[in-house]
Amino acid sequence: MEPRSRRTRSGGDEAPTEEPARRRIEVPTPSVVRARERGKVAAQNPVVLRTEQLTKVYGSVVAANEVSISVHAGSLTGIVGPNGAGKTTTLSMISGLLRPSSGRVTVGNVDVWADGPAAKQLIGTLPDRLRLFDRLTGAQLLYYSGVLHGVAEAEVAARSAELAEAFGLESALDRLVSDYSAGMQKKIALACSMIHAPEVLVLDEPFEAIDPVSAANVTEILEKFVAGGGSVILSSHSLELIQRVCDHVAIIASGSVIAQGTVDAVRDGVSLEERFRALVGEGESKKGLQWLHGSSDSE
Ligand SMILES: Nc1ncnc2c1ncn2[C@@H]1O[C@H](COP(=O)(O)OP(=O)(O)OP(=O)(O)O)[C@@H](O)[C@H]1O
Repeated sequence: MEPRSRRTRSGGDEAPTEEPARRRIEVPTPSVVRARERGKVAAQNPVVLRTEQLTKVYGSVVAANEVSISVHAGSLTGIVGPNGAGKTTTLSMISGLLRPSSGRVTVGNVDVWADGPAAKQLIGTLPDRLRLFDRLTGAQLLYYSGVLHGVAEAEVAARSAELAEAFGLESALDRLVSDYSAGMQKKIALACSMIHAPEVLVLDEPFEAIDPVSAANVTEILEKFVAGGGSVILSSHSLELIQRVCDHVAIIASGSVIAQGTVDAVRDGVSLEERFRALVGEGESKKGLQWLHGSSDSE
């Protein structure tokens, strides 16, 4: 198509001067801007998920120590902490997979540990260390995830197709899940966690093993979910991702919550990573490993 030329003032006898067509560039709103706006709104919403003094003790190890976290409706809340801090333990107790030593978890008015079946209708879970029924195809896994949550078969079929498209798994649905890559397994598990349209998603490391394009997709799916009134609590080791995508955050160290609130309140004018390092400790520079640092035994 010819580029559009501007008509001359003198009536058009002069040769028109060529000018490149002006295109309107759509600048998408970055996730971080949406997250900050959402944080202000969600903070005013009622709390849908609440843990009260949630504790898990393994012998002499206190894996979670009186963890009290609130997740507001419409919030994407991140949970961060060093290795072994108690993130998986906490998320597993929230989703009804690991019985607490003491404390309470409620979703809406449902006590997760007093009424498991009702809670599981409200919660969608992506557990740590995916243990999928991987001798099923992706389509079968979605089917059973849906019907076992009481979704009608026709609805499961429709939702499966939409989820497969959203996660880019359409061409893989008829293959065994055991043959999926790590990222594909994560995506089918995420899709399964959503098929019964839960109110709250509890996701342990949902972005782990997922490529950058798929991560952007997953972010978009989660943002749409919370925009529709759902709530998400997710763990990640990427503080940059949590700062960019989440509106609220809880920092856990040695089993205890040491900071929580909106991302802006917690980071308090510095990056979340700087705040995290200040709270959790930079870690003293370690001595040792001299043998690894280039000194030759023969010297
Ligand atoms: N089944 C278990 N038996 C004994 N100790 C356990 C068990 N599961 C977890 N722990 C301990 O509880 C603590 C918290 O573990 P958890 O897996 O919750 O940490 P995390 O924050 O998820 O760590 P990571 O970031 O490495 O995944 C750790 O000290 C861990 O060794």
